[in-house]
Amino acid sequence: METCPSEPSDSGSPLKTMVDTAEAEQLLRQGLGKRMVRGDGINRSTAVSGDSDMLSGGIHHYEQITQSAQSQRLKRFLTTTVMPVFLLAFTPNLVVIIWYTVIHCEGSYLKMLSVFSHRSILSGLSDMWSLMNYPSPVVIWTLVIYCVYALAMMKLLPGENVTGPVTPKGNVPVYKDNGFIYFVVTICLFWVLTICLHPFGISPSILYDKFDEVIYALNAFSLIFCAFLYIKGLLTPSSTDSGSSGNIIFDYYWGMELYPRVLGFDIKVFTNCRFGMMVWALLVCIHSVKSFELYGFVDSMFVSAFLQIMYITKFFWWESGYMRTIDIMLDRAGYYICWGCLVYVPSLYASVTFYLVSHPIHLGPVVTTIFLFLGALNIYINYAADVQKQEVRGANGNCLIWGRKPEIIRAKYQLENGDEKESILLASGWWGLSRHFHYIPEIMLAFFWSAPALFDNIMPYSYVIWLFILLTHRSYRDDTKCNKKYGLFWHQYCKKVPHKIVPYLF
Ligand SMILES: NC(=O)C1=CN([C@@H]2O[C@H](COP(=O)(O)OP(=O)(O)OC[C@H]3O[C@@H](n4cnc5c(N)ncnc54)[C@H](OP(=O)(O)O)[C@@H]3O)[C@@H](O)[C@H]2O)C=CC1
Ligand SMILES: CC(C)CCC[C@@H](C)[C@H]1CC[C@H]2C3=CC=C4C[C@@H](O)CC[C@]4(C)[C@H]3CC[C@]12C
Repeated sequence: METCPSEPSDSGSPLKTMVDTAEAEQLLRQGLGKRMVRGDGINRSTAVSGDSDMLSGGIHHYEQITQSAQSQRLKRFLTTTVMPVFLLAFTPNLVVIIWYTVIHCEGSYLKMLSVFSHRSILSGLSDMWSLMNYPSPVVIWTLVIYCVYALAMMKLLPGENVTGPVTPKGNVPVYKDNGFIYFVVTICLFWVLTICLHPFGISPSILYDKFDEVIYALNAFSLIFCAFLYIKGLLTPSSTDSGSSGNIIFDYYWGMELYPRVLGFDIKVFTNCRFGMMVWALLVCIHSVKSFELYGFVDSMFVSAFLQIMYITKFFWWESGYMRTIDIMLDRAGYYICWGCLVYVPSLYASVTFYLVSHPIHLGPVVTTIFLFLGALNIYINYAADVQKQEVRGANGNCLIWGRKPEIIRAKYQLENGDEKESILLASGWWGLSRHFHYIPEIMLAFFWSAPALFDNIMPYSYVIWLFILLTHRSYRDDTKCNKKYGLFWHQYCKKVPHKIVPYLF
């Protein structure tokens, strides 16, 4: 699940909040003392009993405050240490579990769980790991060559310079907007190479067969890479949007820098877009090739792959918009985002077509058409909502939303350095239905590319289930973030649009 223990969001590190708790406790003690002294002086002439009432009331109040400070400290400990430790220990195993379920348990989580029936969780997991092969040179070289290619293309491909949103420290990151062209070039190159190498018996489907090695290599690389990012953030941060929380575990998990750059390469553009999203698309193509090699054309694979590629194409088309989302504005470059995009996205996000390779299902033309239509419709709605927000802001509110003048709130907010800024909150169109209406089509579109696997197993719905949890949690996170940022203006928006995701319900 997505976690933001400290909501370091606008203020930066969780340290501030941890210190705040202690400071608040001290201030409250002082404040209480003052009130008691004042109470002494003021009430003496009016009510003698008032003093003792105040004293006992004060002590009671003080106990309550101490208790709440303690529970806050406990909560902070859970979210900044226990949760990260759990995720660091569990998530590398999770991707192995996914692989093991598909390859060794016919895609059944029930069969997979039987591994743990007569032994401890640790020995069950170690059995799964023992089935994984160490990365062979072909896998290592493929990954290295892909990374070098992706980095080179980041520099070489043309693209306008676009700016990200102003960061809490007042920095304005600049990105080269060449994601879409990179996506098109890479997909074309993939198919050209696949066709040209076919006569020599070389197929990209080798990466399906050796996916255990891929996971191994990605896990190992990412863990080291995140350590590198931690040290880099400590010694040579790229911008003032960085800092330590004082808790090394949390810093490793959450990251030190908002947008680190190494040799001029933006790390998040690389991990999230050029690696995570692109490798997801390539894996879908690889799974389709493998399925074709095994059975020829399979309509369920076609529906799932087509919808996923359509969704990823949309992502790259809108990449500069993505650079204005929570992942970029709020989440630092640590294990959560970097391991997530380097390992979790390739393993979980591409898991439906991974499953379909060993479960060829014939849907027939009617079901195929319905799934394709509904999936594409939801991709369109999700995209339309993302773009609507961007357009209103781009046009400074001078545009039409669903044929009408948009309802907007001009929300003022302050940067950490005290500078005042203004932003537009759209309260009509998709953004007038609920505050995150676009999460509904996001979940639905994922459902329609998973449903071709039909309903024999839960496994192909792992991504939909994950998305449901992630987006529900994200709707809270975003509310907290916007509340902190816009204060009363956000309240005004919430009054107009009272529901988080589902209109009239939630
Ligand atoms: N497949 C996946 O794993 C996931 C996919 N997604 C998808 O990514 C896309 C981006 O989602 P997400 O990152 O959650 O961000 P959102 O698109 O929900 O954007 C949130 C930000 O938009 C601004 N905002 C909020 N309300 C309004 C409004 N009414 N008018 C104008 N601006 C507003 C705020 O930023 P500001 O500070 O600029 O005001 C807020 O922080 C979506 O399509 C989502 O479905 C998201 C998460 C996971
Ligand atoms: C530590 C892990 C268990 C959690 C890792 C989570 C991340 C991999 C994901 C968290 C948010 C995800 C994304 C947000 C928005 C996106 C836009 C969408 O159009 C495409 C997908 C994505 C980039 C998506 C990718 C995975 C996350 C970063």
